[in-house]
Amino acid sequence: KDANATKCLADLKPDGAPPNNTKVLILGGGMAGVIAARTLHERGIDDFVIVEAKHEFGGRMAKQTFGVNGSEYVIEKGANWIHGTQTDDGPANPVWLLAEKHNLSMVASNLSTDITFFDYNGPNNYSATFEASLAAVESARALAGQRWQENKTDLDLRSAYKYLGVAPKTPQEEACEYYQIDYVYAQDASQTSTLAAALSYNNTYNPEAGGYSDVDMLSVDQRGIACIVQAEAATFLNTSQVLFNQTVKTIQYNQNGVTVQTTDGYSLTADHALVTFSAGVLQNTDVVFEPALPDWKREAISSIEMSVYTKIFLQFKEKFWFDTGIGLYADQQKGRYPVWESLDHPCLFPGSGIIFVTVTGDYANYLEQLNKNITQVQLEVMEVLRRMYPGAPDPVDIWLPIWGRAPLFRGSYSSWGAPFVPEYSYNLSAPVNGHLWFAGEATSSKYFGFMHGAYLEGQKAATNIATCIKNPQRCPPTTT
Ligand SMILES: Cc1cc2nc3c(=O)[nH]c(=O)nc-3n(C[C@H](O)[C@H](O)[C@H](O)COP(=O)(O)OP(=O)(O)OC[C@H]3O[C@@H](n4cnc5c(N)ncnc54)[C@H](O)[C@@H]3O)c2cc1C
Repeated sequence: KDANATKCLADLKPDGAPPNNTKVLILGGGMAGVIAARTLHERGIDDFVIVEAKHEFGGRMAKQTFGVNGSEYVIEKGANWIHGTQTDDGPANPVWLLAEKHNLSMVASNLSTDITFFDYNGPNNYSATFEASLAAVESARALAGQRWQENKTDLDLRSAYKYLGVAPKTPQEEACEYYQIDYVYAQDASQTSTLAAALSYNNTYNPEAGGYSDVDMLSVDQRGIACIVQAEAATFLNTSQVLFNQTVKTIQYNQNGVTVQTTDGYSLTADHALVTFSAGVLQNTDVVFEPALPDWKREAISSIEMSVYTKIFLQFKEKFWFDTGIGLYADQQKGRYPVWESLDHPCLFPGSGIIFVTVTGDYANYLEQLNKNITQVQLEVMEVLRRMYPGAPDPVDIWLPIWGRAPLFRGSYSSWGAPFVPEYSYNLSAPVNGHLWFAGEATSSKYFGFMHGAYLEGQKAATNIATCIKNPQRCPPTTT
């Protein structure tokens, strides 16, 4: 393996003024942006610049050092699992291949069976209810597939469950449904498209339907999972191709090209720009397009959901909890600190005393409002943990990230609601005016929400841009 590729390139600093008048500006240096750059390079186009607001590559692949002095660990505040590897000679998840290439430390985790069950009275083994909830999702997916073939409208998962007679009624059933739906799509069943649940299952997890595999690999690499894009960037980029710490505020486009203004006053021109900002950023006013994007594009951007998924990390002097990877907690209020994951596990960070709990959707939004008041968050979280373990001590450290209100993300990842028709997905990725291109996890109709969705979309957009640069007759129309 390339020796250069085993180190992380976290601090690629620009040397001098940014080059101007490039062929391509790649806006955003997450998975989609870096893979787009590599794809251009592979096609012989090196006249590009990546413009990134942060000081390093990775975007929503982002690490955090957590823990008290002397017991610190690198944890992942964003993406942590590589969902799907490879089955026999079938297609391989490209992110898994990238992780292998850069020697990422990963552990296979079993998210479906390695669970201890709790409710508000303490331990309570409702694994049979859990099995039933797995069957309910299967039925809903089958229903979606059947309705799709019959040209019927999509249903949200709540309606599908009611229709199938499997809607949850008890707190335990609700916790199981949460684990199958909210914990994956970061939104409630009533907000989630049944068709999308079927699509992501068929294309991502089910090898028989062309997916990768049902194996989930958890990164435990102390360089952070973003290392795989940083190390990949180090294999082909030079410093003049990167502009870190520059936040794009305006994107002007016309039939000749694109001009991008940053908050530091840089004005960069190019023949093409590839926008890889999250759907949440595009839904807000942080970046202004001049002229405004056409109606079909704005409708698609506005129609996708940008959900919030928040992990709250706690460190204790020592572990006192379950030995499985996951503890599922059923509260009387659905979504209240339901999924607990132990990092103090023989395969992960033994002796770390770290556990984290995930909240999503409205609950995550509520917590973001509380963030300034970490004492209140701790009180709430510990109230639940003490229902699971009466007498549990206070943590020595607690931390949670902000995603929904973070100006560079405006949410954790995208998801489809029932009104989101697949044509919107096509419109999300479609270029505007022949010079403005779009890629990122949200533009993927198969793998939206995932790192591999971002990877494949970055690759696809850059392939199309390279084709256009080399064969202008194959460029998209210069109309909006
Ligand atoms: C909490 C959480 C958990 C997740 N868990 C998983 C998981 O386990 N597995 C999985 O596969 N996926 C997971 N994901 C999703 C995964 O992280 C994303 O799908 C993927 O990383 C998106 O890559 P991207 O390139 O499309 O976007 P981004 O990573 O958002 O990249 C866009 C880049 O643009 C930059 N940017 C934004 N605005 C501007 C601006 N105005 N000017 C300049 N730069 C700007 C950002 O800083 C960012 O670097 C998770 C995400 C989160 C937040």
